[in-house]
Amino acid sequence: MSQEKKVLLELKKLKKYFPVRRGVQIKALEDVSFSIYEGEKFGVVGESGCGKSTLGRVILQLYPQTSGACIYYGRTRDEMCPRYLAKEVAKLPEYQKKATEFYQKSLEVERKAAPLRQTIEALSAHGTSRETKREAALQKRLSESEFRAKELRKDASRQLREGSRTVGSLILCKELPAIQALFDKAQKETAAAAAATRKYRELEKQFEQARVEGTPDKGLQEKMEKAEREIAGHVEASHNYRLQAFQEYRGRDILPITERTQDPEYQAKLDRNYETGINLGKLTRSEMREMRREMQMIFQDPAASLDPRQSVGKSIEEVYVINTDYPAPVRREKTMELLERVGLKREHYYSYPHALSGGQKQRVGIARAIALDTRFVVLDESVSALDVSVQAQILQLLNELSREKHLTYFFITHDLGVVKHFCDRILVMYLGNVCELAESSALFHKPLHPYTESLLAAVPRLKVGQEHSTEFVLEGDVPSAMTPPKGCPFHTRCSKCMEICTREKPPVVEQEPGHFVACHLYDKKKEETEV
Ligand SMILES: Nc1ncnc2c1ncn2[C@@H]1O[C@H](COP(=O)(O)OP(=O)(O)OP(=O)(O)O)[C@@H](O)[C@H]1O
Repeated sequence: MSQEKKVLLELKKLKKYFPVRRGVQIKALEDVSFSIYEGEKFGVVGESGCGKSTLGRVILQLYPQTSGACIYYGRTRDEMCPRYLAKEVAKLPEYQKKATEFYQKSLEVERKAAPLRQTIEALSAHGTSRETKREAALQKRLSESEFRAKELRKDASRQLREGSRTVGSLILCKELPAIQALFDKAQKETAAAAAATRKYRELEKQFEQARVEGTPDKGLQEKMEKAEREIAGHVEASHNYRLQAFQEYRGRDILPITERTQDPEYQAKLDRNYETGINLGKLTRSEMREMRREMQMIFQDPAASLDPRQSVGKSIEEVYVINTDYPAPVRREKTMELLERVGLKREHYYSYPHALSGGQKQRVGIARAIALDTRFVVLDESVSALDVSVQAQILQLLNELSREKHLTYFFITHDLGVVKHFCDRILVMYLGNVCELAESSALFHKPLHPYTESLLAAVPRLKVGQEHSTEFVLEGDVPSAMTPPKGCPFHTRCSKCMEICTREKPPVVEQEPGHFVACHLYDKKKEETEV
């Protein structure tokens, strides 16, 4: 099911370290990689401190990531005009040049090491004790050279990989200036699309004003449609310039930058690196502010996110004040409509937060989050503090809104009972790492990771409509995120711990279609089936 869906967000080796003091860091996220599909309800569970909230905040760029990438596909590069892209296009020759230099250096290191190898061979033929000693010393030098050559090649690959994010395998082409010129043209079209979008927003503002005043203007609607066509035209032109670059230059005049560059498989790999989405971590502050129209957050404690001195209406309207230049009557009417949409009354516009129940406050939080062109919402323990019956109503509202507006939810919770019924897929995290990721039914019926098994075992039987909490409590302490265990992060508490788990961190493997797990139990199985 998931494979056919469109990816909305792709996290690539996302790391987040919080510096505590000199030389000490909290490793809140470690190489977290997975994709979120458009329109899905994606749940995240794990014990307190495993990095759930940090992950939500890093995705929204409320915390800067330490490394890795978070790619958003809600808009494409052809639609947006992020500043980093022009810079990256300008940097392409530098990536190519540096990759060439690193590779040439690695060859030189190898050339210099060649006589060492011959001497070692000659010495090992004699085999006297003095010569064995010399041989060992030379062997050490040879290993050092080999290591250095390998590192230089990795550096060369890294440069090409960076370049490929912008132009795929075209980073290997001799005709880089012509390719850059086409990408610059594409960029100009995207800038024109952005200007047309501003024009569209201005018209939209006038249109909303007329609508609120009860004098809908047909002429304005036509102008808006025209502006929409203009935007689409520029986006298509931008796309076509990039397409032209690939059609004309892909696989043509490939430079022998490294030993792999002529290999079609390597070229295909570079093409796969090409990012059609937006790299959120590279956006400027104002670009990210613009993205917030689409990416929002709802917190656990709605009271804390509402100003007690501000009326409910004003606190929702604030979203329009900050993000739009709608005139006051338009802002007010849109707020009224939103209040109704989230199950409140128009009269609530004048209420103050203290006069609302927990569920009503959370409805205000939801109204704020969907006020703009929202597509992605992080819900951080957003229903955890509510009574079970109120929780069910809020979840129902979220369900309705997700269908109506095609929203994607990133649902963080302690409560397995809630994710089981509400979410399509669930990610289990442990100490900043991905443990397991699967569709909800698969995760509950056939958990693969011993940690997931313990989580499920620690929960009372899950029944629909249950009145008790389904939060889990697990035996033993979670290790410190400042000094996480070597090998598998869960090995210190795992009943199935093997020797390898204390040494090596297990990779995330797709054990069954769509069911991912990071555990050596499955690594081993894979090896066995391969033999
Ligand atoms: N702003 C911060 N500064 C320093 N450390 C932080 C910060 N925010 C989180 N951490 C640390 O990062 C780790 C992950 O915390 P995070 O709040 O993301 O976990 P969580 O799974 O959401 O926990 P909870 O369920 O209790 O909210 C923890 O060790 C936490 O102490």
